[in-house]
Amino acid sequence: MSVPNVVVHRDADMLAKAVAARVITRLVDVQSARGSASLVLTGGTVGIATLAQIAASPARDAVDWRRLDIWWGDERFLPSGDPERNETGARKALLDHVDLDPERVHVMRGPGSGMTAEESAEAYTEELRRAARPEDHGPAPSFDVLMLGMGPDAHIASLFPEMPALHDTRPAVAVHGSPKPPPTRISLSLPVIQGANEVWVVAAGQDKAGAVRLALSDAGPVQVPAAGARGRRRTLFLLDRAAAAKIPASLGRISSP
Ligand SMILES: O=C(O)[C@H](O)[C@@H](O)[C@H](O)[C@H](O)COP(=O)(O)O
Repeated sequence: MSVPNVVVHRDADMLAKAVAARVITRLVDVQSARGSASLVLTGGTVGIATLAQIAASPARDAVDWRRLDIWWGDERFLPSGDPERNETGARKALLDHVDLDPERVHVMRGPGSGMTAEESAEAYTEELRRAARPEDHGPAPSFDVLMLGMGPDAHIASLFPEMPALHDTRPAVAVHGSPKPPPTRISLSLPVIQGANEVWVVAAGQDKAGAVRLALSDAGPVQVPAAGARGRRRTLFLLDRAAAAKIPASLGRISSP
């Protein structure tokens, strides 16, 4: 797993703009080399703000949206169209504004599908297995970019400290009793997150500063899930100054445009 690099931007708005530019550039590079690309979305305020900035970018359509696979790191187990679903936020911010291939938008099903949360997680696991290529060496694609928001408790996706899902090795898991509402969710598991080529943790605000410090330490991922947010080839912590305020100077590896 790759050692995290930290990039700090002046505030949450500039962070979202900079991450949007980074997503576009990375997807264009991958598509030019391989023809298609895969992007894992996150919920949360910064995650959705980043999608809105991608939609607003003059460079947006440099991405070949028809040859992009969209996945989610987690989803709230709510009916399709519910405003609290990460999918709803993503569609409003970006997906409804670009020409995606609907077959390549991989949604985590909600209760309206007739599935329980466990069945929805199993269905997503199967979808991940079907998409995995031999070179991925695992039960899920090695996503080109996997974006993660992070909570003040250092949760990532819907993997919360000390909860059973952190010990689950199935590719997608059902989460019950989430401390962040709503209580029932679907989440990628840590092994699938760590199987991504690049993992980008995007966080803003002083309430995240303590979690960022722990996430960049040698803490264990059961107590500090964000400490397990590491990609195969690259790990980025993309922060605003407030979220970076408690990073020890000894850490180095910090660029601050
Ligand atoms: O479903 C969710 O809520 C997200 O996937 C979750 O992991 C989120 O990214 C973090 O809680 C950060 O959220 P904020 O950026 O809003 O603090």
